[in-house]
Amino acid sequence: MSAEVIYGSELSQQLKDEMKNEVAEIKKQGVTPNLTVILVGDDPASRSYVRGKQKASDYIGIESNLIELSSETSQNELLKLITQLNNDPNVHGILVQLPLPDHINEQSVIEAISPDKDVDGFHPVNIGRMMTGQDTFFPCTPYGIIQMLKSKNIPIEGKHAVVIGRSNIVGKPVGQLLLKENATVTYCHSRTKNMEQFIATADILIVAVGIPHFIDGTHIKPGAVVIDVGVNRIEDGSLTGDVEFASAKQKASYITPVPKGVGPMTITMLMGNTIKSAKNNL
Ligand SMILES: Nc1nc(=O)c2c([nH]1)NC[C@@H]1CN(c3ccc(C(=O)N[C@@H](CCC(=O)O)C(=O)O)cc3)C=[N+]21
Repeated sequence: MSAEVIYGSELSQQLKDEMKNEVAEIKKQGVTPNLTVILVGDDPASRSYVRGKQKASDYIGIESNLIELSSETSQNELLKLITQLNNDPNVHGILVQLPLPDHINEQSVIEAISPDKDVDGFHPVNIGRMMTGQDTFFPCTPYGIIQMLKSKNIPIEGKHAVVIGRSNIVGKPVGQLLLKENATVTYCHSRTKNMEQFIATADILIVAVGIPHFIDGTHIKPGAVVIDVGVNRIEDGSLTGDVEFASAKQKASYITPVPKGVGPMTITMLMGNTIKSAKNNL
């Protein structure tokens, strides 16, 4: 068997074209969706992701502001800026690019952003809303993964979804969204014993550990759907996933590539959340 590849880049393009029309309509009603991104320091990877977000915003017609701060910025200065943006009616989405320098407490920063402008979906209030089945901003990567599955009409209900990784931004929330879609969810992580036994029973396997080629095709259940969330920059400068693509593709029914897989969907869902926030202001 050789899996069908799910290109997040293609689905993203479709969704962005729909969003472009939606934004034009919103503008007619007098509101210009605005996403303000704060970048602290000059990490090249962060800079490249931020550029991707600006490019998507420009395409769709979302106004994007980039606020660049030096790596020496104090936590208090950053919190003050967030308060200003919370109170600015023209700003619909606030994104503080992670990771932050060590002297800044990420959780304090995340909690300072108004839940109504938290287009990343990282604020505990929004996570709580998601977990209790309310409508809210869903975290972009997990939400993008669900959209990718739905775009191929891949059944989720009653399936065994195995999530490898338990980060607050990907692993934990993607499990919640899969549960919402009525999957049976198992979380695996660095302390899991006999991980192979879980991989072997996964109908849907989500790999979000940040280790190049952490999984290969060996234990993957024939016909499984494999979603690779890894964005690992390797020595030669190229991007590679957490899954060894060639061998996994031989076992899976569907598989996502890196690049052009989950990454572009993350940005597209961020655009969707920004539009949603702007609509709340109509
Ligand atoms: N507050 C915050 N929100 C985030 O959503 C956030 C963040 N901080 N910090 C960093 C991570 C990482 N992230 C990616 C988004 C898009 C691609 C993406 O589009 N990747 C392309 C390739 C891009 C390239 O070649 O560099 C792809 O996979 O095809 C990757 C990674 C968002 N993040």
